Amino acid sequence: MLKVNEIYYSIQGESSRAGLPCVFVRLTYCNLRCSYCDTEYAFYDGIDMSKEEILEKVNEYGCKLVELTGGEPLVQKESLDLMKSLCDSGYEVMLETGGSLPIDNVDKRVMIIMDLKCPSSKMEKKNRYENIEFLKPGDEVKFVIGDRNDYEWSLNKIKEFELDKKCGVLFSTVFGKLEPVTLLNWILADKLNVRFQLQMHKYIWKPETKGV
Ligand SMILES: C[S@@+](CC[C@H](N)C(=O)[O-])C[C@H]1O[C@@H](n2cnc3c(N)ncnc32)[C@H](O)[C@@H]1O
Ligand SMILES: Nc1nc2[nH]cc(C(=O)O)c2c(=O)[nH]1
Ligand code: SF4
Ligand SMILES: [Mg+2]
Repeated sequence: MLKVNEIYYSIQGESSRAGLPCVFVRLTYCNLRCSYCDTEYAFYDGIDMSKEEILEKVNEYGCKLVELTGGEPLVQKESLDLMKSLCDSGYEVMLETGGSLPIDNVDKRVMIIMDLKCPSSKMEKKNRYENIEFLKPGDEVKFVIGDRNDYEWSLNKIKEFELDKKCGVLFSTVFGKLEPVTLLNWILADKLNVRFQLQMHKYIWKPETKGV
């Protein structure tokens, strides 16, 4: 059984797949407490569902792209088997993870989007840098940037781990904290080869809307 906070169909608002229709499976619980977290409602609330029930619900939407998110989806060990089954059923599976828990057992067919938590999240110490060696070329490492210090920290991590040679690199703002244009100007000034991204759904719906 897995504790599931919500399952819904919307557009992918983040990552290089932004704009594509996608089914979201949001699992309950998180081992982190990021200063800016927009999904605190998934820390405890949810209903128990079997893997089969989740697969059936996902199937109802008739959409081949599925994202596992949370909370932190890797807190529940059964998420590994769920991802495998989704891949076996022919879905293109994305995993959104905070980067504090091991990813080496995630099915290799899954596209992993892994945050490296910046200093202003207050969760920097939780980053599991051993994960980096398991990132594949199609995966993405993501920095959610709240201020100039976060930005410079992110540049250092890219250099230190040669992240841009290993996988995609995403730079996003902490919504409501750093102006998108400010981050964008820094990226352009430094001629960075990173993908700037915003949480598209927060500009389409009211930012606090759930289930989108
Ligand atoms: C809610 S988390 C769930 C998955 C996982 N716990 C993680 O942190 O990656 C999904 C994504 O939303 C980002 N996020 C959460 N709150 C945000 C905010 N206020 N502004 C921008 N991105 C935010 C996280 O950094 C993460 O990349
Ligand atoms: N539309 C939409 N796209 C998303 N991509 C990643 C999300 C997440 O919360 O992990 C998310 C989300 O909450 N909504
Ligand atoms: S790891 Fe993800 S879900 Fe957990 S507190 Fe941070 S942003 Fe929120
Ligand atoms: Mg979200």
